[in-house]
Amino acid sequence: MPFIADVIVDVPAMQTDQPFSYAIPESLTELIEIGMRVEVPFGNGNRHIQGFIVGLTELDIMPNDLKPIINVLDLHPVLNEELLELADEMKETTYSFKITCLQTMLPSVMRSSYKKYVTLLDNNLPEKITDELFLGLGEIEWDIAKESPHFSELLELRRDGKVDIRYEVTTKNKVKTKRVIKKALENSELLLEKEKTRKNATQKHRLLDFLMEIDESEFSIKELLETHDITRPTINEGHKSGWLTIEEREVYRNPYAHHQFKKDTPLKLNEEQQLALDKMKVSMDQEKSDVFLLEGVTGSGKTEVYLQAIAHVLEKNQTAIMLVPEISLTPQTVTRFKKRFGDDVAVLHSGLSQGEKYDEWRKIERKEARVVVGARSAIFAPLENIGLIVIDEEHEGSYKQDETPRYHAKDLAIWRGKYHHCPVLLGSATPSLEARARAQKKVYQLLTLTERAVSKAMLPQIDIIDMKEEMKQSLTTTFSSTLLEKLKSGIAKKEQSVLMLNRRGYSSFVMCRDCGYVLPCPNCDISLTLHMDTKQMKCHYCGHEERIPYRCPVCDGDKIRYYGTGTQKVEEELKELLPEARVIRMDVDTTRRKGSHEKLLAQFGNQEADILLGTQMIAKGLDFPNVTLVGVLNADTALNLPDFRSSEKTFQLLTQVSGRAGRGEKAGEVIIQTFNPEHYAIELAKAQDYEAFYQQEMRLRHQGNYPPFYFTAQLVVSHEEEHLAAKKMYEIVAFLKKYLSEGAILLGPTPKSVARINKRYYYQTVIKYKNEPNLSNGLKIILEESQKEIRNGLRITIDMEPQHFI
Ligand SMILES: Nc1ncnc2c1ncn2[C@@H]1O[C@H](COP(=O)(O)OP(=O)(O)OP(=O)(O)O)[C@@H](O)[C@H]1O
Ligand SMILES: [Zn+2]
Ligand SMILES: [Zn+2]
Repeated sequence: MPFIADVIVDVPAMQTDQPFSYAIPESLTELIEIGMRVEVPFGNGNRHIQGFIVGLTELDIMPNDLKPIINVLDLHPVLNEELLELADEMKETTYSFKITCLQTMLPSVMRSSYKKYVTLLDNNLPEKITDELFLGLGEIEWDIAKESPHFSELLELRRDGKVDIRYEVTTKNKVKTKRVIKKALENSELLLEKEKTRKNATQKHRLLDFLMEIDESEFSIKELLETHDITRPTINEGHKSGWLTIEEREVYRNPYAHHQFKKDTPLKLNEEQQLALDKMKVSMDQEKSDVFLLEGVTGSGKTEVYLQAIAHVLEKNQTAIMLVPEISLTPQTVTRFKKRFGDDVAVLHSGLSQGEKYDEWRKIERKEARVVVGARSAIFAPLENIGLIVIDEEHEGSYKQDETPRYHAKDLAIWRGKYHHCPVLLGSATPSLEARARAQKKVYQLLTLTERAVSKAMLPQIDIIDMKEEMKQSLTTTFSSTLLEKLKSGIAKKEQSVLMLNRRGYSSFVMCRDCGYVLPCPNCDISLTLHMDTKQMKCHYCGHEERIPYRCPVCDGDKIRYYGTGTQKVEEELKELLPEARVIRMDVDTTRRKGSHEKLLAQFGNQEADILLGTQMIAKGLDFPNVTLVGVLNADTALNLPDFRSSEKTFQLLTQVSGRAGRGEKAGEVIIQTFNPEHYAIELAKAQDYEAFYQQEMRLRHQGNYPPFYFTAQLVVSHEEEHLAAKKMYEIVAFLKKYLSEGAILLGPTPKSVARINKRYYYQTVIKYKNEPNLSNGLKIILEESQKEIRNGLRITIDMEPQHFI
């Protein structure tokens, strides 16, 4: 009986955001399963696109108006039933298209790409077309046609139906293979062959000897060529003569191949750690989908608790996901998991090449790895029988994707936890207010670690330096005299220091000292940032680049100067002030090359430097026992940003980075330089009192009607014409005011803080609400209504619980 398939096609638009039915040709009936990708015709003409099968129905007779599926792109489903359901959940909660959600769940190499061709439909076309352009062929590549001088004629011919465009779906997921040989004859037979072979054919003799030496196992050709002085033609001849077989074998690109991981054993937990683990075990064993919040001071051994909780689910033959923020997915972190669980660990992060990522993904899919360690998107790991999901540094904003689909990995983790009846463990030294408040209300279970795990390690002593005072006495505004002193004595004692330059809300720009002119981006309302390494001015929003000016474009003066401090500049200053210091600089510029991040950290770990100077990327996850001093050069650049989370973010960052000091036997010290020494976020970071910060911040959030007391949603409209963007936003607000309850608070419309980006104007509105059962419907109406204006260049985005307000 015939089958039809429901397919979600790769056309992210509202009209196509539903399954389309396709006939399954008989030749494919046996192959097709739900969750596979297929190639299907779409629209008129020869357009072929990729789609996902989300349903199969058996019919008595095949309706004859259905187009057939052209091709199957997978041998096995790439999305299982659970992940298909999760895509529905994501679509509903993030207001995005189903196809976008489905594609987000797969490694990027598996996303579709298309090749476009132009096909001749009419053979009686002028010769210059058939010969010069088509070279006598029936079809040419679109990219070639586009470059041709006859391109505009081609477009006319298309309008007349004389040529057509054909799309072909290609997938980039390449399986890497190696060729292996195996001997095909017994040793006695090989010996006979050897006797038959001419004496001076040394290569052949060598090959036969080799074959007689090896057993029945496979041997990689590459290795044979490299290590045995046997040439490729010889191997091919041996193959022809029937001495050996050659086969293709799949290999994984293993980014950790050159690492040796010495297996380590679980540490004996201290009382608090044990208590936390025991509570989790109850929930794991009873298959409860509880959410735990592990609030543990820096260095308290949260990671050891994660490791032992994961070990527990592995014992029960289950699997686990461990999420870590991208920037703390350092080799140090990965190593801790590899050491404990060996090859059972797959790692997914952006530092891997696309091919490596794909291979790690396939390892998971084939159940060859039961523990997945990765950044945000690892929440989509195709694991089955999940027993635990851990989210380390739960408060990190990077768990929320800031492009569509704007999902939060924590929400999806909790969804998957419910699906698998397993707990979710959120860990942090500085939980987000949302999570901590839920623990307060007993929605989450709170587990606490109040002391550092290493026996003698105490939380470090923190001192605040008022830079306003410092400026009055000192020449440099980068280093206070106290900080310099401490750096010096650290070097003398052969101890190490970490220096952080806070880049949030901060940039280096050029300004004319005569007229105050700041070089702006021509496309955006923002100043260009100076990049010393490439000697370019760059826009961080649209990517526009230009040369550093030497004269002011306005007053023609030559007093153009750089403002702000980049890590490079700090490094130079440091070298002048402390010539004896060996400094490692870690920022986007020095870590761009693959593996360089790892190398720099290894050097620091090997005591090859006294000072590690870096941006936020050094604040997290590092565990170097010889670090006794941490300096924060500018604690407060983020404090004045118009974002209600700026205090929270500052407190978290200061706590995290302070936590790098004194993790070993030696006591640690922290120096925080700030222009706002009396700000509560700074004072409480000094006191290392998260609970007090939580109470204080909760009061302010309550007064301001902010999360966690209110939910938030942000709507952003953009258009090349400023008045059209503004007009649309005002219409939306007027609609929402009528549609939502009295309790909902609407902020705006306002232009975004960078009102123009890449020649488009942005207007936003923030909705704050407590209980709005109608909101979801209202937002859908807005999206549907806006459809009509998309053709005129309007864009609209909805961001539920946005992480940034600027
Ligand atoms: N039970 C234990 N006994 C001895 N040492 C321990 C124990 N648990 C953890 N440690 C050690 O304490 C140090 C800090 O632990 P860990 O890195 O797990 O803390 P953390 O809470 O994850 O830290 P952070 O949040 O600051 O990154 C590590 O060197 C770890 O090996
Ligand atoms: Zn000027
Ligand atoms: Zn720009």
